Amino acid sequence: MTASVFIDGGAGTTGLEIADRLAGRADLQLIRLDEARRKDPAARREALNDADAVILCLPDDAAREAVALIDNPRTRVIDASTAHRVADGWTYGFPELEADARERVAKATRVSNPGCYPTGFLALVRPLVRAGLLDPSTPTAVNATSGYSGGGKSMIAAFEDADAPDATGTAFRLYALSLGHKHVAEMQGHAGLQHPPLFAPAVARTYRGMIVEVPLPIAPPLSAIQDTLAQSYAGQRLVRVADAQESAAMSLVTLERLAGTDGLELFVFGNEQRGQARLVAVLDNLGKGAAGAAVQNLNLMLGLDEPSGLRLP
Ligand SMILES: NC(=O)C1=CN([C@@H]2O[C@H](COP(=O)(O)OP(=O)(O)OC[C@H]3O[C@@H](n4cnc5c(N)ncnc54)[C@H](OP(=O)(O)O)[C@@H]3O)[C@@H](O)[C@H]2O)C=CC1
Ligand SMILES: CC(=O)N[C@@H](CCC(=O)OP(=O)(O)O)C(=O)O
Repeated sequence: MTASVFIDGGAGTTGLEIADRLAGRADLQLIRLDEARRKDPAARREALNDADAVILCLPDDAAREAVALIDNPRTRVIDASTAHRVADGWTYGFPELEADARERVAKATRVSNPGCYPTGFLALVRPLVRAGLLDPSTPTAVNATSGYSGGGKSMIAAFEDADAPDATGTAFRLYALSLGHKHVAEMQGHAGLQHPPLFAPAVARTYRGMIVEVPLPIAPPLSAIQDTLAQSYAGQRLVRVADAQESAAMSLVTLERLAGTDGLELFVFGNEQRGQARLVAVLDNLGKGAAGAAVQNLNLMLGLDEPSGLRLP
């Protein structure tokens, strides 16, 4: 039996990435709206209610509107926006994060896809909080850099089109300087921290790719961090924890390392004598940070082979 899937916002950056991953799958049938109707509320209402599963690749307000347009109990929803990531009644769609997460996603009717930066941060920090290696009261900081596709069509235009209204020639820039970034609540909430992390994101002149770093000026023993992360993700196909030897042999981490894949790699760097660590996550903002995660969640919700259509690293 084939399941029908509608991508609302399918002409956007994330929507197109998802459609690429679903193309050619015999177990799914894609419902499409043509260019003239893709923003028409009546056409969207019909498609949203006809589909077995919908993936929302929309700005937050349009995602909330799409959910309100669904008036049947059957259609299941994956929301790639920030709108429902800490909302009651929604299941957080990060199958590797908690022992029961995969099963909860599989049963859920409303799944929020994690943010790209929170995917890296939570993968590093949540297991340490759960294991008691980081006290929930620990102040945390996150330094992160994204490829410019992270800002969707408008940021892609700003970096690629000299005539775009906010065109830029920069190689690298910091943003979210007033510390009000939309991902902070999600990072704090799903990590189980008492204080909001200080989030310092940046964007670089490369299309896709992401590094998320959590520096720990006073760190638990590196071997305990390493073992906890390795145990947390043992057997996962998309998440890989580099072993201590591999990390010790590395002198660089590049932004493009996992670009074009749906994988997530975690590294524990540091200096045991100083008692300091740099925890680093590498992913593709459009892969495990968005479209890859959405397809993984879709497969789980429909009871299909979990990595089907995914770009394994
Ligand atoms: N880019 C990334 O790396 C990531 C993005 N996300 C999230 O995914 C969502 C989509 O982001 P992204 O793909 O980057 O953004 P884009 O701007 O590239 O795409 C958004 C799409 O939504 C369409 N749209 C806007 N309003 C409506 C509406 N009312 N009805 C139907 N379609 C509408 C836009 O139309 P039009 O083409 O006419 O502008 C556009 O095609 C966002 O919530 C974002 O936060 C999540 C993780 C990572
Ligand atoms: C480079 C860049 O601007 N990135 C975006 C985050 C990507 C995004 O909007 O995605 P989420 O759905 O994960 O929130 C930002 O910081 O707002």
